[in-house]
Amino acid sequence: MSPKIVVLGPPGAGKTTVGELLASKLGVPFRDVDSDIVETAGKPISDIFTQDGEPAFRAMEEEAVAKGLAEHDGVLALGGGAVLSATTRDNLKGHTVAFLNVGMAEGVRRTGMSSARPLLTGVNPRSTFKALLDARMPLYREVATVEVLTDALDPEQVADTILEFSAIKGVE
Ligand SMILES: Nc1ncnc2c1ncn2[C@@H]1O[C@H](COP(=O)(O)OP(=O)(O)OP(=O)(O)O)[C@@H](O)[C@H]1O
Ligand SMILES: O=C(O)C1=C[C@@H](O)[C@@H](O)[C@H](O)C1
Ligand SMILES: [Mg+2]
Repeated sequence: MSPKIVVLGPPGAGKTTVGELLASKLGVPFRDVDSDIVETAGKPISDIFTQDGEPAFRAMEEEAVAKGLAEHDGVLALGGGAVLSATTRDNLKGHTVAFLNVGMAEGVRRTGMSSARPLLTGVNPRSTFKALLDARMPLYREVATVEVLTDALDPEQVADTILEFSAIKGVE
């Protein structure tokens, strides 16, 4: 058992929105690793960051991604920072992985200043987002089998582009 498509990218790239669309187009279930972590921890991600710290969150995330890759056979969305783990990058080898890219201006616009995104709540979300993009871009590209720049596309167009380039078939 293995996901048909793994979706990843920075916050606001549209992983949840496009992931759900892809799943419905393919007729398969959608699973979001961020939601799995919240369920396992029994508290929101922002609380995990403030109460347990980012390293504890990353350890939970690594485990949750491995579990999702092993158990789920639909569309699996990863958290924005999941690729920071070398183990996760290794685990992604052989999978169809869609990197949803988004530029700084559009990414900041989409994410707003929600406290649900603990890494983007600092004094300057624009420079934080830019630093995060710069640091992670090579990691997203290392694992991606298809990359879509989403800035000027609606979620439907992003999903169709991924399907077109990945030659993935729905459930027969
Ligand atoms: N291609 C798009 N065009 C315009 N708006 C979009 C697009 N994709 C997503 N959005 C909007 O951007 C916001 C963030 O989308 P979404 O929650 O799917 O991103 P995400 O990558 O899952 O973020 P996170 O990393 O925080 O989970 C939502 O309001 C969504 O409707
Ligand atoms: O970009 C990140 O590092 C994160 C993105 C979210 O999906 C969550 O996984 C968490 O808020 C961390
Ligand atoms: Mg999401």
